[in-house]
Amino acid sequence: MSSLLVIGHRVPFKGRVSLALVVIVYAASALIFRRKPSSSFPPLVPSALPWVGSALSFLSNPRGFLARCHKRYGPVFKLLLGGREVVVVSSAAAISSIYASEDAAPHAMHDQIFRAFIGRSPKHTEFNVEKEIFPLLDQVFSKRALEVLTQPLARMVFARIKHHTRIQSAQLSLMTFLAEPLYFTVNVMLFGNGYPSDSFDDFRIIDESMPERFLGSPYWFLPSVQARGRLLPRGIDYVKKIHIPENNSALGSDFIQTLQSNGVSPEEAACHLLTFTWGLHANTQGAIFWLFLFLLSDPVALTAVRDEIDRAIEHEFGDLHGFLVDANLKNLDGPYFTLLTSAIMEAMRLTATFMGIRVANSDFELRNSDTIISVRKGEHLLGNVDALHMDESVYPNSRAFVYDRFAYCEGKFRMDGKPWFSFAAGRHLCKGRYLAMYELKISAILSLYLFDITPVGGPPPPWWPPRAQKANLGFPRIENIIVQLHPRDHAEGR
Ligand code: HEM
Repeated sequence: MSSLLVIGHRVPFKGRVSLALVVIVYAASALIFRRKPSSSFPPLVPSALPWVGSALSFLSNPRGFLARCHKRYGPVFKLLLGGREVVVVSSAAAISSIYASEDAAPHAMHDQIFRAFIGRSPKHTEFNVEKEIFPLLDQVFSKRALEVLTQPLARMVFARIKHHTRIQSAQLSLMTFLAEPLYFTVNVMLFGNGYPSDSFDDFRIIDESMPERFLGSPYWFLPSVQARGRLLPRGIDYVKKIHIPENNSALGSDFIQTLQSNGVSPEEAACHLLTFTWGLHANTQGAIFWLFLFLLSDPVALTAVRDEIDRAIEHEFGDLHGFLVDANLKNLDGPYFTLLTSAIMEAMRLTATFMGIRVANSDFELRNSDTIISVRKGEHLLGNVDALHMDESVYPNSRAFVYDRFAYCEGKFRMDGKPWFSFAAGRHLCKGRYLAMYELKISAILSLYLFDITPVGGPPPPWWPPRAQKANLGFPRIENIIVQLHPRDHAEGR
């Protein structure tokens, strides 16, 4: 552009030739790339710190910071985050096309989680998780395979919580009450009896430190290092004994064999498996925890969802025993649990709004409402799912938990054109979505049917929106909540 500004001055002949050339080249490129935005688009969010850019504001409160930028700069803007410019988009079309695109790959997600969970980089092998392990996940987590695999899950979860029905009243951590039975049973189901499935407390300690580990911020590392020190040798032991026939597992042996046939040592294979278990459990734990926080703060929602569960168990399944036998994927994904499904989707609409940063592996064009953004190879991209889930024109009263907002789905987990990205979309649609929905429903049904659950210490504080935003890696983190459990009349002494 600056070359064209010299046109009004006297220019020597040689200069005039080169100027003409510049004009021709400029005109030609303007024609070829006529949809290319000017360099001021997308606008770059200003920041005082060179290289670091907006990283501190972004990491300390990603939602709040993105919301402020969205308000100020509109639906497309750029952030400088630790030396890289990240293009942030907020329309459903743009976010869908990032998820769908072959050109925008998640940036070595497994390796990053490995580094955070294990505390070092994976050792170099030819092995690529997405290429080798994802096809296995597609098989094991397909709806059809899960129909069979999850048959005993409701009974196993019940076996894990029924001792609470024999005690008049108990106080315990809400997270442990909801998530431990799922952690244990899903591990047994996928990895067999040889897996250290009783490691919930260590898993939680490590998970608590994951955002700081992932983002490289300071944290109190000793408890999580000790927890990992206990978990890792047990994982290695499991891998070494994987060939024992009693270790019959739906995923564990294939997972380990795939790694070992790619030259990965047993120690390293155990690290990959433990990294995978973080993805398997952490988000489901966040989802069930937040579902209950919303229900416990909303008596109308709690009563409506519980009434639906009582009705279904007593009228459709006969009794709890009938439910435990028939709690298959199909029966839970249907009209008996319309309000429960809606409440889960609504809790996730508000809290599961994360997307990993993508890297463009070639030049391509991204459609964002009525603009086209030219993305260049190597550029980073981020979908602002939160902005979309909070769009008042799509979700009126968008900041509130409206438990029956998705009741039109009639129990099925479906979007009907609504922008709902809690399980991602397109080719990166979450591979564990059917399992996660099933786990969430089993846990909610059994907990609400069997127990009255009240937060200890009087009426609950407003948990939503979380006041002190901690850095998070997925669901918003808040302090643990202690609840009082009372077995309901039909549950006592089971
Ligand atoms: C409520 C629980 C869960 C939520 C909210 C959730 C959400 C998501 C989201 C948003 C993504 C896309 C991330 C991105 O590409 O940036 C994703 C991907 C993925 N999820 Fe989940 N997830 C959940 C449970 C699970 C479970 C139980 C598994 C079981 C293994 C799982 C396995 C995966 C895998 C393998 C991917 C990568 C897919 C790909 O890149 O093609 N997720 N999940």
